[in-house]
Amino acid sequence: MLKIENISKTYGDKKIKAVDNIHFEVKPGEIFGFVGPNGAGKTTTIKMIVTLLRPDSGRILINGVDNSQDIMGAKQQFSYVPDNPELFEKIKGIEYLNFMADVYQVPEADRTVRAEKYLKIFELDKAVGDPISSYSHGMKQKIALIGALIHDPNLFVLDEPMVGLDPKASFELKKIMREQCDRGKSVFFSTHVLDVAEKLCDRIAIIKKGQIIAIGTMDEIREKVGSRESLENIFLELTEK
Ligand SMILES: Nc1ncnc2c1ncn2[C@@H]1O[C@H](COP(=O)(O)OP(=O)(O)OP(=O)(O)O)[C@@H](O)[C@H]1O
Repeated sequence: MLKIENISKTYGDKKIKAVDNIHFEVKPGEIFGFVGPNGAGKTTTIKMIVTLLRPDSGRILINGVDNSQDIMGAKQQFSYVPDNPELFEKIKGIEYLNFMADVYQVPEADRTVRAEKYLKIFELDKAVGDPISSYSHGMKQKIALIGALIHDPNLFVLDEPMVGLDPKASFELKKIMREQCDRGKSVFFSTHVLDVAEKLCDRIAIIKKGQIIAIGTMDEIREKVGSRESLENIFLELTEK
């Protein structure tokens, strides 16, 4: 579903690579967690996946589509929710959802079913007629998530999705992530909440200073480092070396 092939990225004339020759794959039906210390290269990688940044080298395939050769084709395959979504504040929630559905040419019946389902799950059904400027931070995040789900993407890319969500919304989002994957879709997300990553993800990659230092299922990572510890302990051990 997502193939990252030896990508690197250096910003401006900085000598240090923000992302340094990483390669990995996210398979269909997989929830893949991307963890690493501050400044490790998570957001840079995500921005390259969602075509907001171009890698200096390497390539990214999304459901077989090279995202630098066919940007529009690649964009049809995924949805992206950044850690701090910037939305059109003046429009209403429902207008935003219709806008997103129009962009992805989602048929009327499908958009209605999906919008109703997710608005109910995230308890936004009463506020959807209000302008986004009146929403709290968490409500804005929820409407961005619903907007991202409206075209039923094959790949759901999320940067720090749990931040700002209340416990119920966070629980519902995790359920949605699993549901998507049960239908053969994939989820790729970054997080600092290692407990969530350990419980939720099928596979995890740990990135440090732009390089992947561990990857696999929790069992594979534990085997590689020769430890029975939690992801948190393994993470601290690997990243503080
Ligand atoms: N626009 C930019 N210009 C210059 N350097 C940048 C830019 N964005 C990121 N960097 C640098 O690239 C490196 C990776 O940053 P990135 O934002 O990808 O890390 P991250 O893993 O997402 O961190 P965090 O957990 O703090 O969000 C850091 O050294 C950072 O200073």
